[in-house]
Order: sequence, then structure tokens, then C-alpha cells
Amino acid sequence: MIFSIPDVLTAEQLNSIQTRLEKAEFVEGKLTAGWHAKLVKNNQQLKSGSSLLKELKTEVEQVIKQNLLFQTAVRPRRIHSLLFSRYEEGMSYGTHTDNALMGSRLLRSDVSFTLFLNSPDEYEGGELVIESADDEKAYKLEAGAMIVYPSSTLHRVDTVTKGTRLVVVGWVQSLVRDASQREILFDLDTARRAMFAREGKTPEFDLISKSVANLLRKWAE
Ligand SMILES: O=C(O)CCC(=O)C(=O)O
Ligand SMILES: [Fe+2]
Repeated sequence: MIFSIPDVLTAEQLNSIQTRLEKAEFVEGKLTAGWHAKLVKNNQQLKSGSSLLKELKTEVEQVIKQNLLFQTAVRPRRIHSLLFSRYEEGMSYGTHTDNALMGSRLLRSDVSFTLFLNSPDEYEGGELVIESADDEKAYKLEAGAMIVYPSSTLHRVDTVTKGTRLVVVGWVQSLVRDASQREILFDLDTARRAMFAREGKTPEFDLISKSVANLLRKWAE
């Protein structure tokens, strides 16, 4: 399931993050890419180990974690490996797949996300393109919005031909590893919330709630 979430960050939060990033030290993105992704990764990212990275990571993780749509659709166990990436004119990230296990703790990447930190008006090109078996789709969202997609895909960032693209990318180890199981839970949860809003706590709502809980018990790890 690929979906977007608008307004994950407020204008104030975006402003504050942008201001802090303006003065920050960025390094070559290749430093954190796997051996094959290195060949096609041409961007910059906030220096790892810096206190600013720690501070921003905590802030952004906190906001993402609290988003209800994210919680129900992704079921995060760990949000991890956040990178603040910058693409200047001429930069891109060619077709690749994300590493399955990341960092020294070998956290699994079930779900990938890109949270856009500046407006699409500020740059040309720079679309995130996600491939499927017979098609591909390009995403370039408003500042503060986030695109969420399965880590199992091939994807790329097209060349920025003008301006600067600023994003946070990150990965999630989900409580529910299987994407089709996550989708069943998401659909049932969405349906029961709609029923609750319309009719309150009916016996049908209770039955669906019971199923959601029992499926989670079966599938969560
Ligand atoms: O910048 C993006 O939107 C995605 C970057 C990406 O694919 C990655 O860092 O693995
Ligand atoms: Fe990627």
C-alpha cells in the first residue's frame, strides 16, 4: 500500500527545522548507502553523530509516531535510521532497493517514508518515483506531507534540475511484517471507526473490534 499523509508537520515546525538545517553541515549521502545503492546515490545528508541530527530525529520521530493514519496503516514497532537529505541542482538517487536490515541493531525495513521539508515550488525535478510490476508513479508532495511505501519496491529520485530538495527519509520495522496483513487490519480498523462515528458502540462494532484485536494477536511480532 502506498499512501500519503498531508500536514504531518505544521508551518512553524517546518520553519524551525529549515532554519536549523540552513547552518548545518551536510556530507555525501553515499556514506550510508549499501554497496550497490552507493553507485547511484548522489545527494547530501546531515552529518551522522551530530547533536543536531539527534535533536531533529527525536522531534520528527515523535511527530510521526503520533499520527493516527500512520499508526493504523503502518503499525510501527521501530521508526529508525532517519536521514535528513538534500538534493542540490544536478543531484539524484538512481533506481535501488533499500537494505532489508539496517544499522548495528539490524532493524528491519518493512516500510519506507519520505517527509518533504520544502515546497515543490522551490525546485524542479526531484520526484520520488516508485516502480511496480508494469508501471511507475512519481511523487512530489507539499512541504510537511509524507509519502509512505513498502520498502520492498524499486524506487529512485529523479535529478533536481533547479533549486534544492530537502526531505527526511526513514524506515519502519512494523509489528506486522506482511504488507497484506497490515492492509487487512487497516481496512477493518477504518471500517469500525466509521461505524463508530455513525452509530456508536454497536454489537457489529464490537465484533469487528474483536477481530482486529485477535488478528493483531496472531500477527504481531
Ligand atoms: O529522497 C527520497 O525521497 C527517497 C530517498 C531514498 O530512496 C533513500 O534514501 O533510500
Ligand atoms: Fe531508497
